[in-house]
Order: sequence, then structure tokens, then C-alpha cells
Amino acid sequence: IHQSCLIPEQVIHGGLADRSGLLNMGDKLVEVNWQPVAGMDPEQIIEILTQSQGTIMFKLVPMSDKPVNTPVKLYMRAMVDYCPQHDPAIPCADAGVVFHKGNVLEVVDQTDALWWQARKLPSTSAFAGLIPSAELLKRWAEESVHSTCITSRCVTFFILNSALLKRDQDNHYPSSSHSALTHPYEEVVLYQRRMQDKHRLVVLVGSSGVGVNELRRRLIERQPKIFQGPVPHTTRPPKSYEEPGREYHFIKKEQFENMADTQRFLEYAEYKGHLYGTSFDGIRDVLDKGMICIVDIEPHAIPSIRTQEFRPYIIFVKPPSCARMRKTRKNAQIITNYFVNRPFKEEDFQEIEEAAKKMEAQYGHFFDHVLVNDGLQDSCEQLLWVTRRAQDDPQWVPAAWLQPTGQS
Ligand SMILES: Nc1ncnc2c1ncn2[C@@H]1O[C@H](COP(=O)(O)OP(=O)(O)OP(=O)(O)O)[C@@H](O)[C@H]1O
Repeated sequence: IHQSCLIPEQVIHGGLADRSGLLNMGDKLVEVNWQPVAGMDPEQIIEILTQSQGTIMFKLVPMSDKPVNTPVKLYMRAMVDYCPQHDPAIPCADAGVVFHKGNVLEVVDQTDALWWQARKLPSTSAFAGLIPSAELLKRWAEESVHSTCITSRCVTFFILNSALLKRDQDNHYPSSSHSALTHPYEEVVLYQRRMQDKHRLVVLVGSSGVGVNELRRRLIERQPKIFQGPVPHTTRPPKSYEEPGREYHFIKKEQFENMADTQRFLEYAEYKGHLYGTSFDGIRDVLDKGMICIVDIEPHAIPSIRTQEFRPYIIFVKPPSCARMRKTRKNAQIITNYFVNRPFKEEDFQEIEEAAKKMEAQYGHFFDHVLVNDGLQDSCEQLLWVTRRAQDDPQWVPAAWLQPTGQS
């Protein structure tokens, strides 16, 4: 309710007032149970309402120009977490919707500049609730960049991300936290791949040692006619049993550097004095054959592959608890920074868990699926099922990916 003239600013979609069709935004409330309320505070009116029993009568002066009802139905993926119970700014915390990054929200009303109405999907409820508008979230994000004081949990998230933004700007690489700050919601649509469409790129990310490479290798080994990884490029000379274009594309250093300068690599790195890289063309080669391309990448490369062309389905490989890792990795070997294999140690499990937590906090809004790599057999089955579903079932994807001439 707008304080000075007692005009409802929001009528909750699916709520009693909305379903009655008798109360509209902009109507003036003049009496409650025959008691004049003009000039009263909203709290005083709430007091009258809580003390009333049975039927409650409202006398309203309808607004002269009834709003033309043009219902919007937009779907938005939340790129941030939000908790109305910790938000001192929300007009009514009980009417707020709790959401986490990655949740899809059906936005039913954007009339108010600050507070939208939405349902969190999947939802069976007719009721919508309040969520902060994109503008409001951006404003909070900007304020928190300059703020040193944490006043509520709802704002804490932004302070955390602002720190990341600062660090990423210093590092000059594309930042996911940057996109969450400037685009707290991403419009999404349901995408059903047609038979003639290329497969979606399957992307695995996870903390080092969690088993990303092992899972990718096993998937390809299991169904080599369906899954393939891109053939990487390298500047090292071929070994006797290697064939150019099969294990690697063997190229000269200048050629490699030229490809790197012209952004033709999704990722590249140096190892023992030689350069290795995964090219975008390598991914295209697999997809053009009608196969499913599966890559494992560092999470900071996600923004550069998240394009209309590749429509990636991003799977986060998450570690189970340290106790479970201790059991399942009893006989496994970890490849250390020095590229030697040795049994897992207790510190490895803790490092894997810590790194996974950070990755999820920073990039979680990009994940389409979270796969807990507990038992290897089960994880492989799950991965197979998830990658099939990613290709065959309708999925929420950024609306920009389906625009005919749109950019990703
Ligand atoms: N679920 C699992 N149960 C038991 N062992 C596993 C499981 N997943 C992976 N491993 C083993 O853990 C070790 C590390 O796995 P992998 O090499 O795939 O790690 P990674 O995530 O690719 O990390 P990096 O990028 O550092 O190589 C391997 O020896 C692998 O066989």
C-alpha cells in the first residue's frame, strides 16, 4: 500500500484480491468495515484487519482509467541468490519468493519498477510472490561495490561477488560474477532440439582431481560412435604411434601462437615446454559429424563457450563428502601438479571440496546439472542419462540463443 493516499501498489497474482477481480492497482481505499481510513498509516489498517472477524468490507474509489490487462509471462533464470526473510527492503517478507542461482522464475508482473511478481518453477501454486526487479538488484550490487558494511544477509552475496568482480577485472579475463552483477536475471525459453539441429555441446567442469577427465574418458569409451572429444592442437612432435589429426593436430609454434592471438582456442596451456590447446574448430568438427562433443574445461572458459552456436549443457562434477571420497578413492591415484601419480591424501580431499565450493559459488548460475561423483559406476550411468536428456528433452536455455539473427 502506498502510504499517503492508501492506494494498493501491488495485487498479488493468484491471490484472493486478484481472483475476486474487485481490487486493482491504483484504486483508493477509503473505508474498512465502515471505518474511514483516509490518512491512516498502512500499519493502522493492518491492525484493523487483524482484529476483524468474518467478512471484511472495503470501500474503494476505483481508479478512473483501469489498467489494460496485458499479462506478461517471462521466464528468467536467477543468476543470484535471494532471501526475502533477510531483506529489510521488501514491502512484505511473507509475500517474497526465496530463490537460488540457477532457479527458473516465471515472472508474471513487471509493472512495478522495484518489485516484480513471480513463481519459482516448478510450481503448482496459483500464487505469485514478490522478487526484486533487475534494476533493484543492480542498484544493490552497485551500492555494495562501494560498501564496506554488511547490513543483511540478502546483501552479503553482492559484497562477496563485488570482491570477485574486482579481482577478475584486475586479471582481465571474462568474469561470471561480472555478468551476475550486471545481469542478475537471464531471460530463458524452453528449447527442444529438433532432429536436424546439431547436438548441444556437453561441458564438464569440476575441481582438479574430482574425476572430470575420468568420466569424460569412460563416456567416450562406452559409446565411441556417439560421443567424441575435440582433437587438441599441440606444438610437440608426434610419437611413433600417433597419427596427425587423430590424437593431436601437430602444428608449429608460430601457427599455434597465431591461433591463440586470433581467439581460435577455447583453452590452451603450456606443459613441459610445449603448447596444447582445444580449438573451437575442433569442437565444430565433432558436431558436424552428427556426434555429441564432450569437453572438460576450466570454469573461467564457460562464458566464451556459452554461445548460440554451441548451446552448451554444463555439468558440474561435484565431490561427495570427504568421508565418501576416502572410501571410493581408496585405490585411486591422483595426478599432482608435478605430473606424478600417487595415492590420494587427506589434504587432497579437503582441497577438492574447498575448490568445488568456490567454483559453485562463483559459477553455479551457469550449471545445468550437478553430478555428485561418488561411486564411479553410478556416476557414469548418471552422466550417460543426463547427456541424453540434454539432447532429447526440452531444456531452459538463454532466450538469446533462439533469436534468428540474435547474438549469443
Ligand atoms: N568416482 C570415483 N571413484 C574412484 N576414483 C575416481 C572416481 N572418479 C575419479 N576417480 C579417480 O581419481 C583420479 C583423478 O581423476 P581425474 O584424473 O579424472 O581428475 P580430474 O578431475 O580430471 O582432475 P585433473 O584435471 O587435475 O586431472 C583418477 O585416478 C580417477 O580414476
